Amino acid sequence: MKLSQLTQIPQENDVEISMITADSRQVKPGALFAALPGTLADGRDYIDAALEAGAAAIVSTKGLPQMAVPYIGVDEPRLIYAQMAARLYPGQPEVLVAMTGTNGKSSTVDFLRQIWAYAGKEAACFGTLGVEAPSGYRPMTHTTPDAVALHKTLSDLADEGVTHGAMEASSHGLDQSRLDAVKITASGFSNLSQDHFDYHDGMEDYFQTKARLFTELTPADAPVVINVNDDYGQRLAVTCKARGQHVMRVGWTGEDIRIDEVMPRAASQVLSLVVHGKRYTIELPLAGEFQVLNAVSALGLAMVTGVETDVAVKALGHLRGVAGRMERAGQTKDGAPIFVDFAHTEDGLDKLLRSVRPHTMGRIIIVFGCGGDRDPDKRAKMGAVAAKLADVAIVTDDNPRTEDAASIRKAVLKGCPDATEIGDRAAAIKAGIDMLRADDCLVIAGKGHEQGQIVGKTVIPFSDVEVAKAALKAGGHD
Ligand SMILES: CC(=O)N[C@H]1[C@@H](OP(=O)(O)OP(=O)(O)OC[C@H]2O[C@@H](n3ccc(=O)[nH]c3=O)[C@H](O)[C@@H]2O)O[C@H](CO)[C@@H](O)[C@@H]1O[C@H](C)C(=O)N[C@@H](C)C(=O)N[C@H](CCC(=O)O)C(=O)O
Ligand SMILES: Nc1ncnc2c1ncn2[C@@H]1O[C@H](COP(=O)(O)OP(=O)(O)OP(=O)(O)O)[C@@H](O)[C@H]1O
Ligand SMILES: N[C@H](CCC[C@H](N)C(=O)O)C(=O)O
Ligand SMILES: [Mg+2]
Repeated sequence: MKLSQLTQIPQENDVEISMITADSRQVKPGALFAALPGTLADGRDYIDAALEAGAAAIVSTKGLPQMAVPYIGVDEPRLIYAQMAARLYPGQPEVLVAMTGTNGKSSTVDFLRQIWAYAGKEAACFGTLGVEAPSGYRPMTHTTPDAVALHKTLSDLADEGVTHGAMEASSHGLDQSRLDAVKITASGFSNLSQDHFDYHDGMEDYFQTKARLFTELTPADAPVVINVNDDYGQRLAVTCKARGQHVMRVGWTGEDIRIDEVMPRAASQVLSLVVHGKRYTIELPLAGEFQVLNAVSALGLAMVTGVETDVAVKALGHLRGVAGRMERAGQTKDGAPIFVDFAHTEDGLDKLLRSVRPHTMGRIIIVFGCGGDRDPDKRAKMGAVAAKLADVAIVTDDNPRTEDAASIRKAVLKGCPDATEIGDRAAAIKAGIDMLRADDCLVIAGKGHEQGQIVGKTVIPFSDVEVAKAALKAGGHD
């Protein structure tokens, strides 16, 4: 594609562009290199490297010196980068839903994909867990990938015949304009609580970044589905209404989809829902209150994208759990279950432990830690939640990355001084299993579906589910 076509800016020296990238290390001859100032590095420092690798054009901030190849300086290089990606890969599923919030995005997009599929649509979802499509599964690097990877994914899905797509919109992705050129049919909001304060400047900044999805990226005539049991959700609903949007309110107090009653069974929950005034009773084959909230958000999103209410509610009775979200990894010979979950925030841990309680007659034992190079302020707060809501807490490592693992554990232990400290995650899981008595329950939180422990810059293969299964076997529980 010609540079002028790609940028929609007339060019004196129009050149053919073979690819776009924001990473100088990916540049091939004929590439357009977008030199973006970042959080760790500055892409503008890599312009020479990109030119040496054969870059045919540079897009960046304004005011850089003239170059040997066409240089386009703009106020918002990340925006034009996303727009160029959409021009290079123009296809996308006709119906595209974006889901945001601190917790529940991955679960909700997967549930929505399952409801659409139940209703006979060619459906896919993508985010933290990778891409799940009728053609199969493929991994992805980020919850919301960089604009080029994102539009390539959307275009591939459209080529494969996917008509309904659901994607996660992370706050980093929204802040960095990764999805600014996506055509959104409907958006959803789950909740907002503290996370990523290493990146965002407090709750209000975090909220405004998430709100961009609704106030800037979702068209004013597109429907939005909002969990109104959340204070920020209520604020957002008012803002969207003022924009003239069709707002579907869901949750325990949702005017459109109201959760009236939840009756927990051993591994399922019977829901009584009131949908636009009509009562439905359905058995959700999943445990945990937070799964109910995600299921009703997905129900709302299915309804606003054309699935009949009766069909969408029926689909809830067939939902399969999402990998690493209250996933049952096994049980001891006395029947005490082990759940693996991705709770990695104060609110996530709170919801998780409250979700497990109605299904547990004995003690709840929790094994958890906090990630390195991530919001340090959440560590003691997560510790305090574990101290309050679990009976036994074991603090262990969860992706220390470039930080000292013992210091991270120490910060967590400030919130739960009575907890046991076992740095080695496999040993911590084994210790948790050894403590289990009949009627108890072990919860392993923080890594969910993850397949590695990140120490320094190295990813050591590690799966909570696999480690728990191996420990159960070694302990003679299978
Ligand atoms: C904080 C953050 O989101 N950073 C992402 C962002 O980095 P950045 O733009 O700040 O990049 P940088 O490292 O400062 O470099 C600036 C620019 O120089 C370029 N560069 C750098 C080095 C070089 O040799 N040549 C070169 O061209 C980089 O490609 C980049 O364009 O853009 C990079 C390229 O796309 C991402 O790899 C990087 O993800 C880092 C690794 C990351 O861990 N991100 C996480 C926190 C993230 O985004 N997570 C969210 C979800 C979190 C959740 O699920 O809760 C996500 O959507 O995945
Ligand atoms: N609606 C919810 N409210 C509160 N906590 C939730 C909710 N849904 C999920 N959680 C908790 O958060 C964890 C992560 O859930 P999920 O992966 O669906 O969220 P996410 O928003 O995609 O997270 P990430 O930002 O890491 O991509 C779950 O394992 C669970 O412990
Ligand atoms: N995807 C999120 C959650 C990771 C959860 C936990 N395992 C950690 O490493 O902090 C992040 O990168 O912040
Ligand atoms: Mg996710």
